[in-house]
Amino acid sequence: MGNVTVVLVDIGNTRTKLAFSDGESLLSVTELPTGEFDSHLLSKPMDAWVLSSVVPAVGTMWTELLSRKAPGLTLKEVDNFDIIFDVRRKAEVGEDRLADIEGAFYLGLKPPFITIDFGTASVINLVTPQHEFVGGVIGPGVMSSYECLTSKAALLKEVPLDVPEDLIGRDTKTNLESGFILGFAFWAEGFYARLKKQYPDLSAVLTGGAAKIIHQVIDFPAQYEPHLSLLGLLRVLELNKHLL
Ligand SMILES: Nc1ncnc2c1ncn2[C@@H]1O[C@H](COP(=O)(O)OP(=O)(O)O)[C@@H](O)[C@H]1O
Ligand SMILES: CC(C)(COP(=O)(O)O)[C@@H](O)C(=O)NCCC(=O)O
Ligand SMILES: [K+]
Repeated sequence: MGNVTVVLVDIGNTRTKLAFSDGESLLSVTELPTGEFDSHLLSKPMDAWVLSSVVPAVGTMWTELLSRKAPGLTLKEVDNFDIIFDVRRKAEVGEDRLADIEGAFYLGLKPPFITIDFGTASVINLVTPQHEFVGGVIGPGVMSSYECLTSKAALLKEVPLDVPEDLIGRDTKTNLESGFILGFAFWAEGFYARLKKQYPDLSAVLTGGAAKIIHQVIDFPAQYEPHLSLLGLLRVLELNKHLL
């Protein structure tokens, strides 16, 4: 596009990711807790925006604010994707999942591939060699389940988790690191291994808040891209410019 300012917003259940872009790449990225808003964020002039949200009330608030500034697209209303939908109920699919998939196309991944997002939930999307999005996996989020456990177990305190040095923990902290960091890596490895039998050329990309740690211990070839969903919104813009 060149010489334009595009604002990209991905509203997840925990964090809202916001980027300024020239329509081709990300120029700056900020994050804030979902539900919070800082009017300074949208004080700069913009030419267009693209928004995905899995928190309807917050999505509506941002859409109203952004609409006052420039024309834009929400993932709900766009019609061009790199995928053919082969899911039972397209309207049910979280917009952030579509953003992740389009992010993989932005990066140049060739189907078959999976995207793995360790956000509030742990989510896998599968795109087949025929470019069909057939669905995926929604499971417990790394930190969501960790917070749940530490709130239910009297002796477990919520300590920060690091990459464990060993498979088997030797104290409470390292036991928890095995369970949550390695455990979720094994979760991803299990799905990857089974899908790879069906799709020998399968590739994978990891994203989401907890992927920053988990990607370090994953034992299959997977790219790590912290801004996958925002890159996906750029790809969505590219495919749907005619709607602006
Ligand atoms: N800097 C961080 N350190 C540790 N955990 C983080 C950090 N940032 C995010 N997380 C964890 O990652 C999750 C949020 O990741 P994110 O991918 O933004 O989720 P969502 O898209 O669902 O809002 C939360 O569970 C949070 O605890
Ligand atoms: C699965 C999700 C909760 C993931 O949300 P996130 O962890 O990114 O906040 C979200 O994509 C969602 O609410 N999806 C709707 C159900 C579906 O995708 O089938
Ligand atoms: K997300």
